[in-house]
Amino acid sequence: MMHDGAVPGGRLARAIVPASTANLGPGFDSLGMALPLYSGVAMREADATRIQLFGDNLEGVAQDKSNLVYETAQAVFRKAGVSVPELEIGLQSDIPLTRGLGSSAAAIVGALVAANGLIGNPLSNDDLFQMASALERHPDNVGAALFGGFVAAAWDGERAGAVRLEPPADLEVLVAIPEFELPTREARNVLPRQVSMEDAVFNLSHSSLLTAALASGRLDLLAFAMRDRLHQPYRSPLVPGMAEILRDAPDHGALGAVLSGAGPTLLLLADRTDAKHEGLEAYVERVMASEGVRVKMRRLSPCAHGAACSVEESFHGVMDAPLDAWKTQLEVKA
Ligand SMILES: Nc1ncnc2c1ncn2[C@@H]1O[C@H](COP(=O)(O)OP(=O)(O)O)[C@@H](O)[C@H]1O
Ligand SMILES: N[C@@H](CCOP(=O)(O)O)C(=O)O
Repeated sequence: MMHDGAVPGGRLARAIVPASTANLGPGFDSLGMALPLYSGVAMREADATRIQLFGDNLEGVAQDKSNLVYETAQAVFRKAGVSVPELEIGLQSDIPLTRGLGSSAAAIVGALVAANGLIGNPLSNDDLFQMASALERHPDNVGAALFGGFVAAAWDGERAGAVRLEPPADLEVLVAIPEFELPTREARNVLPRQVSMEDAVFNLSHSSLLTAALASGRLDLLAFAMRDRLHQPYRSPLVPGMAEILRDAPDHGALGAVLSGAGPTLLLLADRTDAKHEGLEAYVERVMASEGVRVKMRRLSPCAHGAACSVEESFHGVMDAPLDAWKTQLEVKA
């Protein structure tokens, strides 16, 4: 553990963090699930700050000290009482930005675990989760990114709590990622300031049922339990085709269909042992195409593990080792 601000020259910390889908319908700002697309953060002390972006997914991300990863790393150093003002940072990502797949949560969590690793891990996982929740301001994505699996979480503005659960083994996850971006801030701005008691009760009962159904493998309850009245009705006009797909996907073999996080990605759950959902991808593409929206479809499994970090004591190479090489090194299985 280091408390005097000294960081050994040449030490490199590398973190790899899964994508996440938040809300799962009714669990607004509280349920999240990790998905096997990854964001990578490499970091070492430097004479002057330099932020490098690798790959095609990070276009437009800031390369000065306003960068989310740089700012988050500084928050770790402040909390740990050390000073590391200048950093060389290398970033890469499989997670498309501003699509509702938790890219900002992965960047925050990656910065937290890498910065903590760089200074010898003085902060606990819970410290990192508290910081991540306060920075992202909702704990669903950051909980899943940090702990993996399926996470039920709450944040009251000061303290966050989370429980990680194993997702059902037969759960298949289909994501339909539209080509257009929808920043989370914009998708939160369309939400009402107040909701009725009836809608609040609807959501908390469905969210509780969904959590219990996922925890106990009751896939038959998902279509019923994944209904929501707090955010999807208001966000639906922002995503052409969403209302139709959420309504009709169960007729095409989905166990449930929801907006992923704040959108615009749609998330469809299916039972991999049941052939009924074979036509689901084609159905979703057809509806989106009829609205003039191109989507990239990905068939995934829930990701059981959360963020992983490695520290090399005397690193002299370049920082752009391909993400796949990090995955192998950190024994992260896609
Ligand atoms: N690897 C990264 N490094 C720095 N900033 C990032 C990174 N990934 C995402 N971000 C920031 O997060 C923003 C996207 O956040 P947000 O609108 O919440 O969408 P998402 O659903 O992808 O999390 C990006 O525009 C960028 O500013
Ligand atoms: N609960 C948040 C989740 C935002 O997730 P993101 O992946 O879209 O950033 C919300 O619904 O606003």
